[in-house]
This record gives sequence, C-alpha cells and structure tokens, in this order.
Amino acid sequence: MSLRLAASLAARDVAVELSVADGETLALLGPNGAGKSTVLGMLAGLLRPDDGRATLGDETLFDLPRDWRPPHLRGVALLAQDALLFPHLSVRENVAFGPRSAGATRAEAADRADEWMRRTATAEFADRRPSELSGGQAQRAAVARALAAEPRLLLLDEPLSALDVGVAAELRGTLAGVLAGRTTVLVTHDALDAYLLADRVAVMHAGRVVEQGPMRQVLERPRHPFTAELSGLTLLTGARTAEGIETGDGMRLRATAVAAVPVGAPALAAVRPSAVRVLAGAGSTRVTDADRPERVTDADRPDRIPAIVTGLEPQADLVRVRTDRLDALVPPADVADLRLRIGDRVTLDVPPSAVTVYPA
Ligand SMILES: Nc1ncnc2c1ncn2[C@@H]1O[C@H](COP(=O)(O)OP(=O)(O)OP(=O)(O)O)[C@@H](O)[C@H]1O
Repeated sequence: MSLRLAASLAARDVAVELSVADGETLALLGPNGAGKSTVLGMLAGLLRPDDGRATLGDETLFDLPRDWRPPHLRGVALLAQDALLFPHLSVRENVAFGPRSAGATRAEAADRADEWMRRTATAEFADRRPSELSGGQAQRAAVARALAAEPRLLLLDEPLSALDVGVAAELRGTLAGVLAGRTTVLVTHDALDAYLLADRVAVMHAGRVVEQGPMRQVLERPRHPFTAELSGLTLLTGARTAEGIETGDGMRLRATAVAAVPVGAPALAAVRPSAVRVLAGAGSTRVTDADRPERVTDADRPDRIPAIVTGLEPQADLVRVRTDRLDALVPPADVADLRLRIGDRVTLDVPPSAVTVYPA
C-alpha cells in the first residue's frame, strides 16, 4: 500500500511532502522539534492539518477541506515510545483487541493473537497484565497488538528509545523481521535504527523535509548538517578543485572519491573524522615515511590543515575533537598525550581517502 502525503499545519510551522512505496520502510529522522511526531499525528488522524492531502493505496486518508477520515477507519496503527497497552486487559486480550473490533469472531481473534504473540516472543507472558511487564516486554506486546490489527500503514514513533541497549537490540531484531514488506514510517533519532530497519530516509528540519532518498545515498553523502552529524561525518561546502574541494574559507583538501562535478562548480564534501589525525601545534613537523608502517606515496600523503580546537566530546570509546575546520575522532590517550584543551592550535592530518566530494 503506497503512501503519499502533502500537508501543512501553520500552528506548528510544519509543511511536508513525502511518499513511501508499497511495502517499504521510511525512516523519518530529525532533531527535537523538527516535526516528526506531527507528521505521524496527521497520518494517524490525531492532528488535523490546515490543508493538504494523504492517500494510502487508492484510498484517501484526508483531502482538506472536504474529506477527513477518522482515525479508526484509516487502517493505520501508531506505536509510540510508551507501549500504552490497555491496563485492565491481559497481553492476549490486548493483542486480540484489534481483530475483535474489526469484527473477527472470538476464536479467529484468539488465533490471530496467538500468531502475533509467537512472532513477537510474547506468548510466555500472555496472561499477564501490562503492570506485570518490563518495558521491553510491554513494547513487544504493543508491537503484537499493532500488527494483529493488520494495519495497511504502520507508524512507529521512536519505539526503542525508552529501552535499555540490550533490550532495544532484541526488539530491533524482532522489528526487522515483522517490518519486511510492510508499509511503515519509523521516526527515530538513531542512524543505526535507520540502517537496520529502513529502506529509505527522509530528514526533517524546522518543519520541512530537507532531504530524502535511499539510505546509503542520504547518510553517506549528506546535504544537510544535521544529516552529516547523524552519520558522524563533517560536511563542507565549497567548489570542486582538480584534486578535491576548496571551501569558502580557503581550506583545500584532496579527495580519493570524487563524483562527477566540473572543476569550479559548487560541491559538497563529507569527511570521515575517524580517519583524521590531530597533531600538536599549528606548524607541526611533517610526518615522514619512516613514521608509518606502510609506505606512503605522494597521492595518499595527508593534507595538513591548521585548526583551533572548539570542543572535546566523548563518543563511545573515542573523543570527538571539534575544531573550527573539521572534526577528528581520536583515542582518549592521544588527547591526553597532546594535552588538548579548547582554544589550542593544532594541525589536522587529513588523508584523501577520508574525503568524498559530490555535487552541491
Ligand atoms: N501539543 C503541541 N502543541 C503545540 N505545539 C506543539 C505541540 N507538540 C509539538 N509542538 C510544536 O510543533 C513543532 C513540531 O514538534 P514535533 O513534536 O512534531 O517534533 P518532533 O520532530 O517529533 O520532535 P521530538 O524528536 O522532540 O519528538 C515544534 O515546534 C513543537 O514545539
């Protein structure tokens, strides 16, 4: 069932256009307040846009100002951060609720509940009430309840964000199985969720979709700083040079991967911080071939960029050294050896293999 949405809501400064192909999962990414939940609310029928249209397959969800189909007649299931199960019903009764309300007999609804509890590994606590479940168990039961209703469109609003890392990883695995072939919009802050669960991504910023496309293309060649941040890359804008890019402030970098951009034309570059080295001082001595285990040819000798440290942030087991030019991701021991502080002058060693140049 393919989805098309074009709608706006001035009170929230949201105006979006997006589409999801039949059976595809679209990850909707964006910072806090970007409008992601607002989009889900419009699709679920909980929030009425000022104008616009949404269609699911050949059915119209709304076509304002004339048509507005109420939430329970849309065939759309919304699963939020909190499981929001009916507290007075057992897991089995929660899961059977959708089929029962859609007119299934008690026996049919029970069969369908059993099937979804099996697929979401919730059968072992089928007779418990929601208050007797852990967060992860409740969220699994909520997935079973949402899918047992056989929605034509599934909306997931950060379904893993309230869970511990290990529990989230398990549920991510379950979701990967049940989302296959199902038209889904998944709101997430997490690039890993997008990579593992979605086919395409749309990135929202300040109420607008700022880029959308196939996962790898968007995350590996970002066009918006938020997308770059999410992918852990540094985004530069400038003009294509014979060997790479020159930024507006005169930084020249060579790149190994260069898409078809004419020399002189506007270009973007994504730089991988984990490949950037930080050396002490603005005029660091050159690294000689003898410093490196492998022989360094001129083509892959790093470019030297003077920079000023603007921030030091722990990131997993590394430190993200932010500078006025590029970020570097280095081991804590290097930060200690260099005695790095905010405001320090350093030299960044940027190998051409860390730089990808593509059209602006
Ligand atoms: N109940 C509300 N009443 C009025 N404005 C709201 C309400 N909820 C959100 N907004 C505003 O609408 C805009 C979009 O918010 P929305 O919740 O859709 O963003 P989001 O991308 O889902 O953010 P988050 O990642 O924090 O959940 C923001 O400017 C927000 O302040």
